[in-house]
Amino acid sequence: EAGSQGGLLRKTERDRDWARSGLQEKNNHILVLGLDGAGKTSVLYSLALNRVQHSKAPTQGFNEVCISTEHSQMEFLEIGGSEPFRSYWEVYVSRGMLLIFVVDSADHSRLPEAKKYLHRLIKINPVIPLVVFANKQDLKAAYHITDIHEALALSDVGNDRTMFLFGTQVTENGSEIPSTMQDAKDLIAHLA
Ligand SMILES: Nc1nc2c(ncn2[C@@H]2O[C@H](COP(=O)(O)OP(=O)(O)OP(=O)(O)O)[C@@H](O)[C@H]2O)c(=O)[nH]1
Ligand SMILES: [Mg+2]
Repeated sequence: EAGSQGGLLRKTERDRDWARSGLQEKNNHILVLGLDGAGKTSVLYSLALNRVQHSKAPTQGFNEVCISTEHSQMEFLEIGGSEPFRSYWEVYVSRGMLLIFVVDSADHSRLPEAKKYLHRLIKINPVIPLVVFANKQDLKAAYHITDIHEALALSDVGNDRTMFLFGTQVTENGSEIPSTMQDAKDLIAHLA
């Protein structure tokens, strides 16, 4: 199966020294953004390992993850979703090659806030392809992806932009990732 040899090659979290790290100059990143607690790190680790892997702590700054598949090597850059880190989103979105935006599908009250940030981001970069993960689909309260599509006003994202929406879930540690997440990974490898 393609990609099953993929692994987590590198992970770095930075806060104060980010400016010196060279991260800033790169323009080949697959950006992983979204509000705190949406599940960005958990999804990213699970995609890297092809096994469910929950994050153990909120991302304090940047989290760079390299995922290799048979055919490609992808560099993902998550930026923490807590308030102090959101100002960096805009800096990085202007030169990212792909934007993965993760939302907590069960966190109804914060969907308007997520929508606001998403639309701000795509306005800054009018061409960046967008992949939305409607995460936490395992929770009873989770909105179905059609409701997430509506709540995030994804029909306004633009006719010329490539846009995909996936329902994702990070459940029992160690279990196999659901097929939609494998599909999403294949698609990302194709787009990147
Ligand atoms: N039930 C459920 N819990 C999830 C899912 N994805 C993540 N979580 C949990 O949600 C919490 C936040 O997950 P993280 O992956 O740390 O979220 P994040 O978006 O990286 O958050 P920041 O780094 O703070 O921006 C953790 O307790 C995860 O275990 C999911 O699909 N379902
Ligand atoms: Mg995180």
